[in-house]
Amino acid sequence: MAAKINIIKNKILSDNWFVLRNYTYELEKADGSKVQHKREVYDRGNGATILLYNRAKNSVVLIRQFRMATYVNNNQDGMLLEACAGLLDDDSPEDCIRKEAVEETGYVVGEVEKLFEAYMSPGGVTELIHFFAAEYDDAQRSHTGGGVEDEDIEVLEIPYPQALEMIRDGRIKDGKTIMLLQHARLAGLLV
Ligand SMILES: Nc1nc2c(ncn2[C@@H]2O[C@H](COP(=O)(O)OP(=O)(O)O[C@H]3O[C@H](CO)[C@@H](O)[C@H](O)[C@@H]3O)[C@@H](O)[C@H]2O)c(=O)[nH]1
Ligand SMILES: [Mg+2]
Repeated sequence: MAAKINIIKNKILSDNWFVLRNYTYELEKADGSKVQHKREVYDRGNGATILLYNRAKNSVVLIRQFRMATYVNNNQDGMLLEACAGLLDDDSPEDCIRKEAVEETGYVVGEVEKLFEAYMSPGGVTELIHFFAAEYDDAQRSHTGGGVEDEDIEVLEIPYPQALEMIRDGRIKDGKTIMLLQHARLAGLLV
């Protein structure tokens, strides 16, 4: 069913790199009455992420990079351990994640499996992330990765049980990465 909404105002607050808007809208509630909201909405585009896993080694490939938004919110050195991910730009989600995998990790992935899609911060961010998984092996590594332009990405191969431990002890604190690592257990990809 379509939302019963009337957008009254759509004001751009910032459009420097991504776009931050303030929407004023009237919404019809379940009981038929109307309510007016003002909500700030940050549009950073959509993204894709991938779990690179190896069944024989029972391991995953993750990346570590500086994330300013975490640095200003209690992450002391600003470094975050994450699954490979990127913004879609003009690519399809699958094309995007293949490109990001090789740019960020150096692995040229074969078949990729689409897992699910998720809004990651629906209270204020438009972003929908497309989740994938693919097997990697040493022979698929074309270079050491590291990202493009001013990116400075460290690539790590981590035993799966250790990655799960890192969620528990707080060394992994990224939502998409936790979702992918838990999926690997639920789907029996890794043990
Ligand atoms: N100049 C400038 N550059 C920016 C800005 N924000 C991002 N960039 C640059 O834009 C590029 C984005 O790199 P990607 O690999 O495509 O995206 P990502 O930052 O890894 O984002 C992925 O992970 C995010 C965190 O989970 C996701 O939010 C996102 O959808 C995507 O999947 C990086 O080179 C980054 O430095 C900005 O405000 N200014
Ligand atoms: Mg990235």
